[in-house]
Amino acid sequence: MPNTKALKKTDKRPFTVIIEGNIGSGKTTFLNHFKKYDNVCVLAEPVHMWRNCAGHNLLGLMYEDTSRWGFTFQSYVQLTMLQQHMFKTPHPIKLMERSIFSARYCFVEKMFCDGILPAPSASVINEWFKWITTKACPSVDLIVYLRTSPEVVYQRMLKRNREEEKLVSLQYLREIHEMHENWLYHKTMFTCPAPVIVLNADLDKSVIKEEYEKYEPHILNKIAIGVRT
Ligand SMILES: Nc1ncnc2c1ncn2[C@@H]1O[C@H](COP(=O)(O)OP(=O)(O)OP(=O)(O)O)[C@@H](O)[C@H]1O
Ligand SMILES: Nc1nc(=O)c2ncn([C@H]3C[C@H](O)[C@@H](CO)O3)c2[nH]1
Repeated sequence: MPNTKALKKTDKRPFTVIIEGNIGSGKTTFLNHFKKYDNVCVLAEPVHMWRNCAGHNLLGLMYEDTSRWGFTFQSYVQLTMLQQHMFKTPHPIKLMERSIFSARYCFVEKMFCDGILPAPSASVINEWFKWITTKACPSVDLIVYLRTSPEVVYQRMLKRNREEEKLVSLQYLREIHEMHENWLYHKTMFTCPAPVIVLNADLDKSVIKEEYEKYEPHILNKIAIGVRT
């Protein structure tokens, strides 16, 4: 007879929160705020994997020539985000920087709409996405949308000065912003896999801690959505 007690323990999925937002919106900074809680598993975006896939910098290749490398990059993003979604943790709370959903609904969708990702390539990514999200991907419980202005994140991105992002324009950030707005704020495109909390992430570092703390009870699963503390 299997030890059902152990099975029950491992079967319990953590309360899973995905942190979404434009480039430079402060997702990493937000996640760092929650590292002080020892019952929280924090998963940063696997950028290091995208920069070194068997020695290839897929992130750099994608920005240099999106038509040539867009499909390759998005395929790997989808795999690495699936790995993050399936990552098992004993902690009751799991915070993830971005998700398989924003990869598909914001970035892949934009590449396809811009005619950069050909329809056959977009279809293959989408077939994987549909199978993964119905058969393999554990569900998420809450989305935190770090809502920013493109002009604000553009300055932050320049200041952070990531090599591969030297080719990223303010116009691109405006378009990626609109993809996030349509998905998470206006909710006119695609479905949201969980309730959305919107934070004003334009606030400067010196004061944004209060904005984080306003929603800590929701993010730490101490209070249900729709209840303001
Ligand atoms: N509220 C803020 N006020 C001012 N600067 C900020 C704020 N939040 C983050 N920054 C700065 O902006 C840059 C980007 O922040 P961060 O890396 O947290 O964003 P991100 O959303 O994780 O970015 P990416 O999606 O590109 O990984 C960093 O240099 C960070 O110090
Ligand atoms: N094209 C594309 N598709 C994605 O799914 C995706 N996810 C993140 N990024 C880019 C944004 C930052 O430069 C950098 C770190 O977030 O990686 C992506 N770019």
